[in-house]
Amino acid sequence: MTGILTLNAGSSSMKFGLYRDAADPVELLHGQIDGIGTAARLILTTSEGTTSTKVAAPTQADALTRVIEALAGPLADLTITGVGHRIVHGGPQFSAPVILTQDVLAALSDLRPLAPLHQPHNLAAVAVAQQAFPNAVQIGCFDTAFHRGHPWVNDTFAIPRRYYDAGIRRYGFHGLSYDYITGVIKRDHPELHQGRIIVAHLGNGASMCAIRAGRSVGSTMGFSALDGLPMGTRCGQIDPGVVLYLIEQEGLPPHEVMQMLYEGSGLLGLSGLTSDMRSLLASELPEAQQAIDYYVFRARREVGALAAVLGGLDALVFCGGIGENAAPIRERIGAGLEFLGIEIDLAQNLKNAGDIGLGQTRVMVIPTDEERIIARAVRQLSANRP
Ligand SMILES: Nc1ncnc2c1ncn2[C@@H]1O[C@H](COP(=O)(O)OP(=O)(O)O)[C@@H](O)[C@H]1O
Ligand SMILES: CC(=O)OP(=O)(O)O
Ligand SMILES: [Mg+2]
Repeated sequence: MTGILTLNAGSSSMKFGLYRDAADPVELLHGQIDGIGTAARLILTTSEGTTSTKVAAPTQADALTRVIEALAGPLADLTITGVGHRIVHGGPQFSAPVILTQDVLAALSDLRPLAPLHQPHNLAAVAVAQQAFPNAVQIGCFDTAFHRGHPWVNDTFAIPRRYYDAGIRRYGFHGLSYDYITGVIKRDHPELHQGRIIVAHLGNGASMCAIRAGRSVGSTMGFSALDGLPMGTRCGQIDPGVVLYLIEQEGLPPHEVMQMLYEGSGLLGLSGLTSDMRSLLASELPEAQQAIDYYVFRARREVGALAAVLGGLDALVFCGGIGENAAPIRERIGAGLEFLGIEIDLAQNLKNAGDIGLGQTRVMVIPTDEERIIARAVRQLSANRP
């Protein structure tokens, strides 16, 4: 039997899926290693249930080795013909999945400074997978691709034009997730597919996307995965004057500013406690509550902004670890959005699934599945290979 492996290497997690090769790949198992570098755990879900075990994974490369070890049993009956990778940044050049040749990998390596928490890990996973599966085709799927058709006004910054031509643009991310959610809406809610939808992907990284008739017309994330909503450790929208001030007046070296904005800000920076929404919700400390207040405030503000981009709203969809599991956060975001026809059904909201709205605008929770989009792309590209 032939199979497809998908790898989604994040800043502190490595998600993976194993599929039987078929016109629509059939999932055999999925899992993740989270807490890489701190307290790594392997969570594996098969048809027999879910297991969670502590593993030694100080680095992403170790995590991938642990994944391959964990797959030894299932891989005994399976020949991997394609490995699909989530690559966070595709720059202006890549707007569809590609076979990862040496030239493509070199171009993607140049984009590392644009996504320092992700791109290096994504590319390291490709190198390990090439060694482990030398006969498989390696395919890259880009978080930025879904947004490449953005209208120009949503693609540019108001800085001198030459920078746009040099690739300094508002790319947008989480595109694999938005692609998946758009597909679910088309399949399960066809009446909404032509409509105006905001998808809120609220995970450790977080963004929102304005979608009209199945296409991205705006996103809260921009050039890097820093912009827009506050995240676990990233700042979200910030006045660029703050960055200049820190460098010019406070004398902070740029790499320290970078580390602060990517790894020491967001929920962690505001609370001083943790980047983990579960822990913040469980905490009674005022700093934890204030971090949540800011998170909710910015999320509501971005829904308002994207609704204006769309000229109204037919549905708001929540996904990602927080979007799918944190009922109090959805309730609080919705509570300020009655003017957009949003009313959260408190009882339905606690179920973390399906329709959770009572108002004129649909509100839904849809679990996302970036891995499935990757597996489909691998299947399609492999099928079209000469
Ligand atoms: N039951 C829950 N309640 C609140 N937050 C949750 C829950 N489950 C997961 N989360 C939050 O989801 C976030 C991680 O989201 P996830 O999409 O898995 O991250 P990543 O971007 O790394 O893929 C963390 O902040 C975590 O606390
Ligand atoms: C782009 C991004 O923020 O990804 P993640 O949510 O995996 O951190
Ligand atoms: Mg994510």
